[in-house]
Amino acid sequence: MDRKLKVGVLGATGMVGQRFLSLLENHPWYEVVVVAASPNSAGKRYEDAVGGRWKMTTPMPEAYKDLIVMNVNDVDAVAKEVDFVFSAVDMTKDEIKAIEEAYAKTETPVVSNNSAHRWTKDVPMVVPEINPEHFAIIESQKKRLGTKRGFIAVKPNCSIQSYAPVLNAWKEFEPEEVVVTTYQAISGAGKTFKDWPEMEGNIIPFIGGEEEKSEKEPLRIWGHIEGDEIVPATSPKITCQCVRVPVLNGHTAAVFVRFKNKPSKEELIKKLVEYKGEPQELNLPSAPKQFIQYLTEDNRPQVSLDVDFENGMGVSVGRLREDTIYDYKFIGLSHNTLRGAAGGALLCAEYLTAKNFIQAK
Ligand SMILES: N[C@@H](CC=O)C(=O)O
Repeated sequence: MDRKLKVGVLGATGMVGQRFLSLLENHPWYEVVVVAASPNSAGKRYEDAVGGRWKMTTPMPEAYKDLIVMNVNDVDAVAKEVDFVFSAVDMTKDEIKAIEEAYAKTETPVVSNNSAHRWTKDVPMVVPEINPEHFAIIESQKKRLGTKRGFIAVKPNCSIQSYAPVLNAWKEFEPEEVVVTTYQAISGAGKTFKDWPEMEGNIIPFIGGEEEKSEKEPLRIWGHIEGDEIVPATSPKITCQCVRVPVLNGHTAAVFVRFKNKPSKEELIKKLVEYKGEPQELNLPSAPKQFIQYLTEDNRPQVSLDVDFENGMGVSVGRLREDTIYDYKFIGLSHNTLRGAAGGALLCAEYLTAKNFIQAK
């Protein structure tokens, strides 16, 4: 690469936008040149636009404080400045669909954290260690959009990252039935305890739309390209309950699995710790060296000890044991705003850059 690629962050003042900026601060391939947000923030210094709403535990990087926030709706003006954008815009689903497509049509690739396009037939939804081959559908999408280099790619919901990679590592044993309960951190809702005090010492047994995403999105990830669309897999059957718990960062999943070909516990653990994907082979800047770790202690994984494994990009698994009704049960943990949100999107962008889907304009 002759120069760093110029990046815009759409929705830069929100929690995921802040996470993108923190991850991009010293990125070897990318340089943030545009922060864009709603018309209310447009025209202000980034630091002033965020005000007291900086939610990261590390300070706001100096390099961003004086950037003047652009209006995210000024698509052509933003697009002129950047090679590609990350999207974390906070709008209605229809508005997100429209604005992400508008950016793509300016020949600006969009790597999105949003759910709006996750079921658009020719938009790839990718965990780079699982289904990078789905990025090939971008060629069909470009034809539909009439673009040469503009497209949209998305990452899946944060809730699935604590169990979908695990089930993928066990694919050859053919998981048939999966029962999941997720215990989801408040940052998944863009909140801290300061702005959601009711969550202290509390559990809320409902997260809007989350159970459907948790049951269906893994099947799209395990799907295949047929013509100009991604056709979801039909197996395993997944049922899920999603619960909000008083944790700042880290989504935990308690999972039961029945296999078509029941393996031994040793075989399952071996598959987890040996799991490598293309991001590891390509040595992408944000790829964890070890994607999945298996912890043998009975009281692991724990959010406070394990959520930052591999800079929040790895998945921690423990308590794998035989079950009396299903074949096995286990606990998985992943960082919801790193692997599950901005970090997952960043890894998608790095893969797309390494494979020349994203280039300097
Ligand atoms: N919807 C999730 C966030 C994941 O992307 C949550 O509320 O935790």
